[in-house]
Amino acid sequence: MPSGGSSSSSSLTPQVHWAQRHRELYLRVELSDAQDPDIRITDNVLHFKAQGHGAKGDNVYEFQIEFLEPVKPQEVLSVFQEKKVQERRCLGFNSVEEATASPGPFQDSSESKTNNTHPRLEEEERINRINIENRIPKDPFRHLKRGYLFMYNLVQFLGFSWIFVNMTVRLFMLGKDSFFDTFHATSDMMYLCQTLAVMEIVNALIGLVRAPLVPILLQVFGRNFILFVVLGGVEEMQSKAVVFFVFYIWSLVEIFRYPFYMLSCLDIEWKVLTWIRYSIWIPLYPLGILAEAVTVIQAIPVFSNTGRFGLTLPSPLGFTVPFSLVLQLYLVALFLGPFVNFRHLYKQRKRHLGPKKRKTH
Ligand SMILES: CCCCCCCCCCCCC[C@@H](O)CC(=O)SCCNC(=O)CCNC(=O)[C@H](O)C(C)(C)COP(=O)(O)OP(=O)(O)OC[C@H]1O[C@@H](n2cnc3c(N)ncnc32)[C@H](O)[C@@H]1OP(=O)(O)O
Repeated sequence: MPSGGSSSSSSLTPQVHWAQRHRELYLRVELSDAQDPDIRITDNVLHFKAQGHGAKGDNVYEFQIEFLEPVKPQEVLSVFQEKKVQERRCLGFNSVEEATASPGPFQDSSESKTNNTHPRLEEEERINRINIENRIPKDPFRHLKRGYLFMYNLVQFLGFSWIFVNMTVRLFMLGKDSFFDTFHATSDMMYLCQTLAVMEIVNALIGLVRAPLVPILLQVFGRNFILFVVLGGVEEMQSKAVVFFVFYIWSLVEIFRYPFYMLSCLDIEWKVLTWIRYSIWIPLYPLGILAEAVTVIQAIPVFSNTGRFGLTLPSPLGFTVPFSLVLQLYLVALFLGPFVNFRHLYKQRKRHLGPKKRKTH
């Protein structure tokens, strides 16, 4: 590890950025138009001297850095580069402590010009990435957080897969008859999954995931209103065929969304899955809204007849607000609310599937 640097009185010290990852050291010297830089390693000290344009104009710039760990000069791998940064050229190189790379002097800038630009660009990106990584303080709980998120996503994936497979098998075995007892066959698992889904609000609230709160609130409360109140509240609603479509669409979306999150917890991206996660909502969201709207429309007369969940206001008002009125208002919200989520999912789709922006210096 470098311990610091010094320079002779006649020369200036350039700005030097330092980064380290495992056995690799990266040094970036803020100097443009450097003429014949003299770079040597003697007695475990790196000597740098060059005429160039630095923070104090055209001058001779010089520094030495002593490595705390032994570095054998002949085993120091040098990648000496020129980099255009905002129309100024900077010098950068890396070294490997105790490396087994073949011996060789530092390449000078003219040599590096003849190199294929791709490895150089890659190397620059790597240095930048490491610089950024080194500046961001590491969260000591990140493994715990990821572990929790992974487990949460796994449980949801298994739950929704169970619902989806159960419904598919029953559809093949019973045909259309399976539509009418979907609720009885799968509601326990759906209750469990949708109760757990409340954790998605908590996750966003405590900053465990970088997701805006409003779409999640609409999603979780919207679904849970249908499941726990509209379907769970009156038995008559539970044997409607529309339940099949609502549950099938919900579970179909989730068997792709949760594995996508599981992989993202492991920093793995599977392009096909990313594409499905950010595309499947395009046909399924409108279909899901339609199925939920049909459910609410069918529920209005049922709740009117039973008077269930009617809210009697205290005197002097003293009248009862029928739940069917709440359902009618919900129907309006059901056509407005999804636009927030469409917009959010469309933006996320563009971010994940759109053309990648390259940083230009
Ligand atoms: C308050 C009362 C309101 C009552 C009013 C009711 C109005 C009703 C209107 C709405 C009704 C909704 C009806 C709904 O039931 C319809 C259907 O579901 S139909 C079926 C189709 N549906 C879908 O396709 C939606 C599926 N659901 C979602 O996509 C999410 O729930 C949604 C909130 C819409 C979006 O999710 P999110 O905001 O999390 O976006 P991302 O997935 O892109 O995630 C953002 C970043 O966070 C990371 N993340 C998120 N969650 C996790 C996790 N569990 N584990 C790990 N990482 C997670 C994710 O990776 C993203 O990171 P990055 O951007 O860095 O990639």
